[in-house]
Amino acid sequence: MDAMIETRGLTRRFGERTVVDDVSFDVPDGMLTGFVGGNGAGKTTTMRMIMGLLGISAGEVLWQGRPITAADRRRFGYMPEERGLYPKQKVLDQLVYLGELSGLPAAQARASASESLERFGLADRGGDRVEKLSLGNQQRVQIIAALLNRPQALILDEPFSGLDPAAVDSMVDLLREETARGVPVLFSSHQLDLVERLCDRLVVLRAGEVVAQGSVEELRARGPERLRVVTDRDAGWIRDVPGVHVLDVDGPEALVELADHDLPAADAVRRAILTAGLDRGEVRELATVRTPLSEIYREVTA
Ligand SMILES: Nc1ncnc2c1ncn2[C@@H]1O[C@H](COP(=O)(O)OP(=O)(O)OP(=O)(O)O)[C@@H](O)[C@H]1O
Repeated sequence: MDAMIETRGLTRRFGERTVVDDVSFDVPDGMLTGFVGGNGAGKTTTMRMIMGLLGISAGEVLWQGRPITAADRRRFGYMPEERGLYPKQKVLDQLVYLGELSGLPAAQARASASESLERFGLADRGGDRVEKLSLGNQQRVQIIAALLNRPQALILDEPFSGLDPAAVDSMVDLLREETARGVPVLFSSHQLDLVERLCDRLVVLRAGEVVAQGSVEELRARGPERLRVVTDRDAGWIRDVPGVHVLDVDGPEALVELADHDLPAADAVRRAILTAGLDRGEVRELATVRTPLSEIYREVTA
């Protein structure tokens, strides 16, 4: 796995406060990496340091294994948290201007912007002032701006916030196209269901520190295994099976966690549940349940 963007010991202090503290993670080539953490965890600060918009107190950012340069960053697409569009300027003019800032010749910027507007269903809005667009459409314009120069990496701060489901889907398609052509993408989000559905990897920040990183599956595997048990009568007996932590019993159904997720201990507990259940009647279901990301998140940030 090529790690295209790497942060190594990245640290940012504001006066006495350290808001990003020794943060090291990878954003690999061709992958969507989700960046999650509560309000004030330090996501925006980290992204701004990656983009060179904020000074680094300690640590470094690497691009393809060497310290990143200003020229590298010019070929990155960035969507800032504060959406930096000019309300009074016309949409297409604005995109051409931003395209030129990122190094494109005007004609090419215009062609690329028109094509993207078309794709996002905004072809007829190019002549409108930005302020006339809904917030979701302004956000589409912002992502178009970040993609104009065929960036070699994407750093997106909350690209999904405020988008309706259809716009989320277009954004998802777009990001997948970018990763398919090998671009590393880092995006922050508070929408964990979306992050779970979308990202290949995840970096979890809490109070300025990385508390977990890896695929959702890897994070899930670090926690206890969950089982759903369905019997033909009250499942309260499951409380007495050693090695089982009961989350919920509702009549014949139970949701439990295995205290020990290492094989063969977990296998033994699963067998014990089955045996105890069959001793009392039928066992209609005994299945592993995928722990939702929201709960994994709660555990790692607790
Ligand atoms: N210029 C600044 N001066 C002082 N403190 C700052 C500055 N910028 C950010 N901070 C502080 O750094 C911390 C991290 O903020 P940051 O915006 O990076 O968090 P975040 O994870 O992006 O949060 P959110 O999800 O709310 O956007 C916050 O406590 C914030 O108040």
